[in-house]
Amino acid sequence: MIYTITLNPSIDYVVQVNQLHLGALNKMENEMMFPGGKGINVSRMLHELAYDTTALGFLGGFTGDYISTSLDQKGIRTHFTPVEGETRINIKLKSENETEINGRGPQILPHEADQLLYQLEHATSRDTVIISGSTPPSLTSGFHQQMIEQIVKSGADFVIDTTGDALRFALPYRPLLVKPNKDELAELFGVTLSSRDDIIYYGRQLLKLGAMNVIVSMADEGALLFTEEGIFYGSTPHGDVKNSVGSGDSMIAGFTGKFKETADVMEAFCMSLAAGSATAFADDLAKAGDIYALHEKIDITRI
Ligand SMILES: Nc1ncnc2c1ncn2[C@@H]1O[C@H](COP(=O)(O)OP(=O)(O)OP(=O)(O)O)[C@@H](O)[C@H]1O
Ligand SMILES: O=P(O)(O)OC[C@@]1(O)O[C@H](CO)[C@@H](O)[C@@H]1O
Repeated sequence: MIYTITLNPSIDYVVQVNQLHLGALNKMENEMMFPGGKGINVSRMLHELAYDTTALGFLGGFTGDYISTSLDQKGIRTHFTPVEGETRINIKLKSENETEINGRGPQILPHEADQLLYQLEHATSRDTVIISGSTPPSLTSGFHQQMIEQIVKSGADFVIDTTGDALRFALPYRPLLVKPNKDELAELFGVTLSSRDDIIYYGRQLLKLGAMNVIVSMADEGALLFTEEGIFYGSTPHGDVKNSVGSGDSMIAGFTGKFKETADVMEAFCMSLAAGSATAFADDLAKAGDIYALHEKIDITRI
């Protein structure tokens, strides 16, 4: 089973405005609502690719009800921890460019946090746990450490897609995959990345610090994979970008699902690129057929 943990889920409210006028009345051309949050997107994509998944995390209020109902309707298994606070709504504003306004997320009470930790005691060595996204303000990076220690104790492997201290502290526990984008990599090391060589240098540091595989995603410029066997560049196909929200999550789902199926890291990288780009070219997360079609167009070269 591949579990995902979304500590801070969201309703993604995607709004399209032809031309945005700040300080004036704007009328929407179009609006859409999706159950969101990084781990939830990963579970949605795993399910689309026919991999077994269960979504875990904190949900509360009418917004939380919307998310759990829509995941149920899609046939996605969930085991959320109910919280008193209200799950956030994140605004994704499409205009001349993409603007995101993400909420902070609800207060998580200590007994609610303990309940999620308790669930992790049921993981086994056959499972993989994917921890994705931001942390609600009331939880510290110490909570990540507690989750990871519990996962490692159970023998399951884990993937982590978060930033800052929570990511830094996770590295010595040997995550199967970390996937910062270029900006997150720069922020993690407090540097400016001005060339491909800079990205390669800092990507390698993540391997040295403990990650088993590292993908540095670079939006339409493709991605770099760092493994103990070498460094590889994967291209991205060209297409009409509709909504890149969830591309990174689709990559993580593509990689983890394929890797658990085949134990082949190159196959997994190829599937991650296809899933990431197919999502960028779709309104919502991509459909399996579109991902398989793009899979044929991905080139991977050793650096
Ligand atoms: N404009 C694009 N054209 C083609 N592929 C894209 C584009 N944007 C993203 N992708 C695909 O999605 C992958 C992840 O994109 P990106 O590097 O933006 O990750 P991210 O910042 O984690 O994504 P997000 O936070 O938007 O989900 C890229 O490696 C690429 O395969
Ligand atoms: O605030 P976080 O957890 O970092 O990001 C949340 C979020 O922007 O990430 C997903 C896309 O990756 C969206 O579904 C969601 O709104």
